[in-house]
Amino acid sequence: MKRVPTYQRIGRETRRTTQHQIQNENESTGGPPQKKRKYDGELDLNIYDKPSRVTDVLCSLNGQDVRKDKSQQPEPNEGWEENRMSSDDVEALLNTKILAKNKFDLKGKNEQMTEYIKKLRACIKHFLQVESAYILQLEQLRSQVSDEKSQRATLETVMSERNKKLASDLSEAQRKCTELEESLASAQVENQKLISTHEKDVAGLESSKNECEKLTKDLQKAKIDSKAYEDKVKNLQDVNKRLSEYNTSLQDYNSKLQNDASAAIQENAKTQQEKLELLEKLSALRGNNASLQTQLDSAKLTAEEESKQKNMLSRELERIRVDVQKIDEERRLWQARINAVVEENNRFRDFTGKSASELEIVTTKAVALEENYYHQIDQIKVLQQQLESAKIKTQTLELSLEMHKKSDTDHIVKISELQLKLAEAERRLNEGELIRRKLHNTIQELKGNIRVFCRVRPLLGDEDPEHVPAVQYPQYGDLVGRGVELVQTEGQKYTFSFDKVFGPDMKQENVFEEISQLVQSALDGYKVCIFAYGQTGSGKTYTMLGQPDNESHKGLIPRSLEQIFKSSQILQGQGWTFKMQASMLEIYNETIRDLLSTSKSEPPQKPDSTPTAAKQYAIKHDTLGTHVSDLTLVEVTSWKEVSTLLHQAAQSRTVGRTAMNEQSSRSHCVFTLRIVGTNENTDQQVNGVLNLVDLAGSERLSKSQVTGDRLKETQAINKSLSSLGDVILSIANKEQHVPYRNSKLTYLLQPCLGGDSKTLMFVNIAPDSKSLHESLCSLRFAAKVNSCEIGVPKRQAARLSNISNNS
Ligand SMILES: Nc1ncnc2c1ncn2[C@@H]1O[C@H](COP(=O)(O)OP(=O)(O)OP(=O)(O)O)[C@@H](O)[C@H]1O
Repeated sequence: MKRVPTYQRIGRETRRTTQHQIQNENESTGGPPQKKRKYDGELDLNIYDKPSRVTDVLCSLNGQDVRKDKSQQPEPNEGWEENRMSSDDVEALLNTKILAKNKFDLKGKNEQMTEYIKKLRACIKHFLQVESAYILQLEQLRSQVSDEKSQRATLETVMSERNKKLASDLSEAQRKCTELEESLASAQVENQKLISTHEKDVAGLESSKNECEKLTKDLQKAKIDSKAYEDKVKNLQDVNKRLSEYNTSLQDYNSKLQNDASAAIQENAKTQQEKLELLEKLSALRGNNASLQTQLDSAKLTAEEESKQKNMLSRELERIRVDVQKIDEERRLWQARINAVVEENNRFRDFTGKSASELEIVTTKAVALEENYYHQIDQIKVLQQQLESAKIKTQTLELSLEMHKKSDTDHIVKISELQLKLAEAERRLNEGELIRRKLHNTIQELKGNIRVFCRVRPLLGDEDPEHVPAVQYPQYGDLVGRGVELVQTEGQKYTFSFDKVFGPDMKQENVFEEISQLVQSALDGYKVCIFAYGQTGSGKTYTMLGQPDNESHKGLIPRSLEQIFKSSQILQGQGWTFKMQASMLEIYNETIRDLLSTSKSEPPQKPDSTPTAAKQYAIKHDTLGTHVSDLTLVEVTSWKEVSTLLHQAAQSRTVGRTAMNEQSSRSHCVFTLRIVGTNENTDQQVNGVLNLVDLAGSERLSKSQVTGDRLKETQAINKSLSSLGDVILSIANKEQHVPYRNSKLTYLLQPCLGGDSKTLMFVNIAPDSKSLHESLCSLRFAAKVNSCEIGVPKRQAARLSNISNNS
């Protein structure tokens, strides 16, 4: 079946319906169709209100000339809206009668019919245009409807949200309302009470009036008293004036003291200079002394030699003397014999009884004896001469020995004099150093600065000695012992000065000597904080902890605790008793871990573990110090107990290996000792705290070559250290807001960084030029820390009686 286009169908149906209607109407009314009747299929729009082209056509059909000028009429496809047809027009067109002059005027009829058909076609075309316009409108309306629907949906969601909000507001308002009702009820009760009080007050007022009269009299008296008081006030004002004058004089005195302090510093510098000179003199004297000593030694040797010779000569002399005595005796014997022979000879001569030959023999014998005698006399003479010369030699030797002995004693006297002078100079120097240190400490305490010590570690075994000369130390002037210089390969030099600089040869015990006074003040009731900062592998853990069981390598923590326990025992003799509690925690990846916890629910953290997996510790600050909730506090009474705790903590601490350090601390470690000291004799109580902090090492990611978990760890370390930097910068710049809460580390250390504690920072440096960049960053940071002014250190001390009364 052939489909008919919609508009054609509509046209036909319209026509059919219209004809059918007309028919019906004709049938029902029996007359011609009503001109105003509305066409069934048409939309009730006002498009029919204006005269249309069809109207014109119809008018012309009916012989009316509506539009004389045909050119004014619109084209068939244009302006149809302006030429809308009303239903009356259509009906008129449909009811048009073909009028013929007569029955046989077919031509005329035909012409009229042709005209009529043309008009009908124009009419149909017009309606087709209307229809397409309607379809267009319908499409527009549909899109409008869908737009409206989407708008409505959004509106509905907005409305539902508003409804929800309104509902919550309503419930809030209802809650407030109930609260208000409750407060109203309580206010009413209060009101009742007030009314009853008011009644009582009225009664009281009566009595007050009476009282008032009495008081008026008292007032008179009081006025008189007041006058007396005014006089007193005047007196007090005078006293006050005098006190303020006294205060100004005290201020003057203070500034004088400050001047004295600076003079003392200058004096100290002079003393240092003197010390240098004395040391130079001393070394010269020592050289002199050494040459004198060698001279003395050689003189002693010569003297010894000479005394040996003297002894030998004395022995020789003795022997010669014995020989001479022997010879003398022999000589006397021979003399006696000769005398006897001569007597016999004389007797013989007298008696001539002997023969001539016998006489001859006796005479030769006598001659030989005589020769022998003379020979021996000659020998004795030679020996006596020898003895004489030996005696002279001995005397000269004794003389020279005496001289040497004299010069020796002179030298000994000179040396002992010099040694005395040296000891005196050293004593003065030590005294000067002590005064300098005391003054420096006082100035620092008055300034409220964070003190900074710099420590440069020695070159390690695996480090290239060619990279050494990155760090140098000033040899002359003010900065000796306080300055450090970083030298770049291009020769550029960066000089920094701190409160103290320790070179690589400085031993652990020498470093501790410098901080022992600071540690001691924790026992006096001060908050003390010592922390170590520096790049990874620069010696922070070595400085803070070292090897606790090795006498020469143990660090500041073991040494401080040993001193605290020793001093507390000494103070017991003065009536003090101390209670000490130790705690130790680490901050790893922004999570606090209790290092002394014995529970198994404290496993070492991994960088990717969520903080909820670990126990949550909250940090709180109050007047008594910093508290970390649920942290294990262990009461300790001896160094041995603390040593056990340190071992336990070392087992739990998070360490790892990086490219820069074999045993790198991957967390910030905080050891805290709380000290409560009481002295019943002096009615005193002190509360001291000692915080010893080993920070995790800063490192450049590119240099440390870490990945994965270690990378996250390093990022967390660097982030918290940069928060520390921000805090230091804000304090140094005296900014209103200091971002302590940006990291756990800075929030925990808040009282030490911006409070009233005595704070000391160690900046640790590696000596090789490969670490120069890191060392420069660390030293710059340390210089900033050194310039930070925190509060003046405050001693936490109170009267015991007040505390027990309050409790
Ligand atoms: N003054 C020193 N004398 C001798 N050895 C030292 C000294 N300082 C550091 N060392 C050695 O250097 C190495 C690195 O030191 P340490 O572990 O203390 O560095 P660190 O700054 O704590 O590193 P990290 O931040 O990675 O934990 C260790 O082997 C340590 O014994």
